[in-house]
Amino acid sequence: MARDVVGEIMITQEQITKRAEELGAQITRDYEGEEIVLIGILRGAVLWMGDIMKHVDLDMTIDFMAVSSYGASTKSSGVVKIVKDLDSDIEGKNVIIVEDIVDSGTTLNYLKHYLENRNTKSVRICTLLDKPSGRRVEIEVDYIGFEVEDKFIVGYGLDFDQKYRNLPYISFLEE
Ligand SMILES: O=P(O)(O)OC[C@H]1O[C@H](OP(=O)(O)OP(=O)(O)O)[C@H](O)[C@@H]1O
Ligand code: HPA
Repeated sequence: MARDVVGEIMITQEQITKRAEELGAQITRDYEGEEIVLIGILRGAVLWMGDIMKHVDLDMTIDFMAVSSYGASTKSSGVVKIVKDLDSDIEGKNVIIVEDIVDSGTTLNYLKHYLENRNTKSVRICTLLDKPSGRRVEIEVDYIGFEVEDKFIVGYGLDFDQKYRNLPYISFLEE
């Protein structure tokens, strides 16, 4: 089997840090006087969640879900599996889902409905990356770090077959 080859750096750690500051400040303004729950989606959002939460100056709590639909492939299986559900009760709460990437939109579409069905006050989405060229399901994304082109992205939490999550920048797999 050919070795995976990681391309050049597309987005640096410094750019991500700066963008997290901007979006954290925007979230702080948008929810002034309200409480929020940030829900990080494991495993991909682990670094981005840490960046965003540092810059939200509100009464807030955090929780995590783990979902999976890609396995060892660069194509979504189309079936979203909940691997770990929430530990806390989110009824009546303002929820922000924190994700690493919106690609086909399947995962976020599923998760947004899933969380709205728990009688939340509001559900919004904050993603590090948006890949509009991959979209198969329409989904409104409220806070976007960066838009990326039609490549399979790795690094800063994003994996291929569970590898490359530790790269401290955003890159892509060469075809
Ligand atoms: O818009 P979509 O096409 O649904 O793709 C986005 C989802 O795919 C990845 O998750 P994955 O299933 O690979 O799990 P992971 O977070 O553990 O890497 C990513 O973290 C998003 O959750
Ligand atoms: O481009 C991607 N890279 C890693 N994981 C992903 N999950 C959906 N799209 C991607």
